[in-house]
Amino acid sequence: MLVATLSKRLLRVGQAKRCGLSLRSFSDAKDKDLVLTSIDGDTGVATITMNQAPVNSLSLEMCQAITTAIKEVESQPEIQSLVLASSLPGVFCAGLDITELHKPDEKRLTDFWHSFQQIYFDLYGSRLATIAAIAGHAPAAGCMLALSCDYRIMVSGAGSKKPSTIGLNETKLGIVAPSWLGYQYIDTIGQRQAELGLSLGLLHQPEQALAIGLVDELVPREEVLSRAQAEAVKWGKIPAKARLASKMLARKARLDHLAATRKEDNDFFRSFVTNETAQKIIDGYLQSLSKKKS
Ligand SMILES: CCCCC/C=C\C/C=C\C/C=C/C(=O)SCCNC(=O)CCNC(=O)[C@H](O)C(C)(C)COP(=O)(O)OP(=O)(O)OC[C@H]1O[C@@H](n2cnc3c(N)ncnc32)[C@H](O)[C@@H]1OP(=O)(O)O
Repeated sequence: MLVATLSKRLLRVGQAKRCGLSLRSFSDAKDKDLVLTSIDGDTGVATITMNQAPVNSLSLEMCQAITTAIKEVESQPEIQSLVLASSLPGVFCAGLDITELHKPDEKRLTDFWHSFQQIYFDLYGSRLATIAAIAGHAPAAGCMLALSCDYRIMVSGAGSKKPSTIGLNETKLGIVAPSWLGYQYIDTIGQRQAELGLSLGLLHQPEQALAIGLVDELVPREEVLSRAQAEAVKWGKIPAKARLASKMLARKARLDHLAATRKEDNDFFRSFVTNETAQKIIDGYLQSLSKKKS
């Protein structure tokens, strides 16, 4: 049972209510669940675990499931902090589901990008303290999920033959990150490192990610989740209004900008992806991913 392994004392709806935590929708550990949400009854920390094998790529449904889970947790006034984690060994999130971009239906593509933007609003702008438990690869939009949290704990690369990586690798694929994602990067790691990272499409190993401030801590694999949950307890104890106002000092202008330009951003994305050249890139990239396997 996946959920049972997530924390010491996890609550189902009835139990949560008895403890004053009225989470309406609590996901049971069924393989079909794209995300699993749990609340530790001792600490009040919520954990949203991405659970879309093989790589937690962000399909339309996955984006919507993440947003729904965040909203469910946020609707519980007793809960102050949230951990974002993955159930998959070795992958936090592989970024956008590239099959969504391949020969797309325009309506679905529009909904898809809208749902990805929505995660930015819901996670980057969350009233909750948010901690990313990055126990695996986090390229591109996977990195965006981590950047949208308040604190990032990553699995250490020490002693690993194939360390996990994190970063915005879009240029390596011949594409450009949207400006709001680029600014998240600049705001987190500074202009120079972001310029280098974005221009070269760098995916950083954990020690390098720590050195440039892309993540805040490295811990051994088996400690990532428990350390993130402990950090969430700490953040949850900060007076909530003051913590949120401080977060918004840094983030509100960015959020407002995307809110004001959301449709243009979506139009641009759609016209970019449906362009013949982009379709060739996407086709080639999908093939390279499956060739890698064979
Ligand atoms: C490419 C053009 C995009 C155009 C978009 C335009 C504008 C938007 C710009 C920016 C916003 C963000 C963009 C993105 O997020 S693009 C996605 C970037 N992600 C990646 O480049 C990661 C690709 N994946 C990997 O590198 C590896 O899979 C991994 C995450 C390191 C894990 O490696 P592992 O060895 O564990 O797994 P496999 O490689 O064997 O993969 C297993 C299985 O999953 C499929 N897969 C992997 N990643 C994706 C994905 N992002 N989308 C869909 N499917 C994916 C892979 O093909 C395998 O499938 P199979 O059927 O062969 O088992």
